[in-house]
Amino acid sequence: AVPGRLANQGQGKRAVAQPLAASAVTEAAPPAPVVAPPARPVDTPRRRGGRGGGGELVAWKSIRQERWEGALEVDGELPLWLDGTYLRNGPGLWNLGDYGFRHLFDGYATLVRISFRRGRATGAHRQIESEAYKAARARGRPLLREFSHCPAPANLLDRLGNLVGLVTGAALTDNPNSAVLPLGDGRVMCLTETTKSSVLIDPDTLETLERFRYTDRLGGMVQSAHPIVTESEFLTLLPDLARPGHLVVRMEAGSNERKAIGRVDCRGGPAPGWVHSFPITEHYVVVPEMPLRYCAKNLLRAEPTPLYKFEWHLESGSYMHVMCKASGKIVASVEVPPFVTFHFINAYEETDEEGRVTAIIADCCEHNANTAILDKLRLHNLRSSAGQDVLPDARVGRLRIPLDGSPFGELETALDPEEHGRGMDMCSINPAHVGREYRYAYACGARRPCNFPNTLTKVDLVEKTAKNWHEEGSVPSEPFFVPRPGAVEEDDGVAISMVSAKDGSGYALVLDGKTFEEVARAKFPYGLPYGLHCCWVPRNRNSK
Ligand SMILES: CC1=C(/C=C/C(C)=C/C=C/C(C)=C/C=C/C=C(C)/C=C/C=O)C(C)(C)CCC1
Ligand SMILES: [Fe+2]
Repeated sequence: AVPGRLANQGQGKRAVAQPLAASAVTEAAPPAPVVAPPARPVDTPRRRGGRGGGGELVAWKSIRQERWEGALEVDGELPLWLDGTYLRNGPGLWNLGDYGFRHLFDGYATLVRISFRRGRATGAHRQIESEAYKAARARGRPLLREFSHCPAPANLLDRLGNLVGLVTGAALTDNPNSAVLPLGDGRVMCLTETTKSSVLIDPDTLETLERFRYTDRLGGMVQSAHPIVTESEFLTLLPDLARPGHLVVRMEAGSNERKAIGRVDCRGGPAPGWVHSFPITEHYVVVPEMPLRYCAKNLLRAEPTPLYKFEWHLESGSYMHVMCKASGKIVASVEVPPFVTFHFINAYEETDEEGRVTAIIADCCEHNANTAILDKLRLHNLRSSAGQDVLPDARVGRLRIPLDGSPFGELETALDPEEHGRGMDMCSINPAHVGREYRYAYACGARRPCNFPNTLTKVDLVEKTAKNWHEEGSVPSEPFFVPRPGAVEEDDGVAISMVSAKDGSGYALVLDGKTFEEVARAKFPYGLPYGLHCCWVPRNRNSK
């Protein structure tokens, strides 16, 4: 990375890369070449966004420039073994001219990169050039259906067009603002829940390369936002809204062709449960079916409903299904107490003394079977309720799915939620433990009063305790665990989180995986909006 490169700044020679004026984005020329490096990457902190203007935190303000890259100032000592690139994806742009999105999840995808090498750090951000984003920039308003946004039909013809667009998928967004993951073959994918949102990006330049085209005929307009990717495969779920169920699919590393492993028929409700993520174990894929279900009717509406494209069907029951990865056979399908989760933490196989698998344990960030969190994540709420204790409670929910044919599973709280302030979401674990027994999870928790998760927490599921990091007024994003190469202990590594601070600044925080103490922070010269999910690309998988 070239130090201090600034792009799409408009005319100013030393324009500040800060998330303030939404109009700066719409006024910006189409993706400009990266301009010559200024002596200093950006202006001084005097110009930082902070709580200026509407008294809002920088976390909930749109990013201003298309892109920036430069050297980062480091406080503390970055471990010399930390050699690679941290990438974060998320909805960083909610405003276009006079238009403002309503919900956190609507925003256009902004990628953030921090590359670590020999104790130094360089950083960058860049907008993902989805068709939805380009069209919205050209027209000054969104044209496609986002998480909550539904473009209003102007007339009957529009209405008909909308209907056709929904049947064909053309009306749905391709804005890939949720996850970023390195595929087994070295390509890096960003995506959200519409199948057409899968896109390949360059982890060095953050350039949008091309849409990821699935070459199979499996179809499906929606997918899980969190495929499970290993060096050899990519596993995901394709919800079937017409015949309620899920197709469990596998794609080999290096291929663009998904192949069906099997199908799970839903047990209850008029539609499949919303599957934002799902867990796997060594031999099984776990398919959740919660009472919060997709709703085709809501998809067609011109106005958002209280639960957006979803509906709450408590009467339909909640279920967990387990499919054998090798055969596609369903080995368990049990009813469980109602639950609401977006992010599974991990799952593993429980065995008896003879080594026989007796049950599947699946842990998730569970919102006490309450969908209220979705409403709290409306931007107006986030911007207006800072300091109020309105964040709904969440916990580590532990589901136990017996494999002995019994019809019921269990759901319990894995540790006292007071340990993490009754906030729990945006989690990561040591990747070597995915699908296997594990002890530690890193996530965002809460220090009350708060309206959004405002701590980083390391949860010990054996001792049933948590260690918490907090800085008043800061909004940290998902702490992503990076193991130290050669490490033996599960928590030997660091957790990296991007923090949007109260004073409008932004930095990558590196916490020791064991002690959860701060090791270093790499400071951006401007504040960044909140972001969702991250990944780590080690140097040897990187081109430079
Ligand atoms: C646009 C359409 C859809 C899109 C769905 C999307 C973009 C879903 C994204 C969901 C995310 C980012 C969920 C994250 C949850 C995080 C939480 C609860 C964090 C809590 C913190 O405490 C469909 C709905 C797929 C339908 C088609 C149209
Ligand atoms: Fe997610």
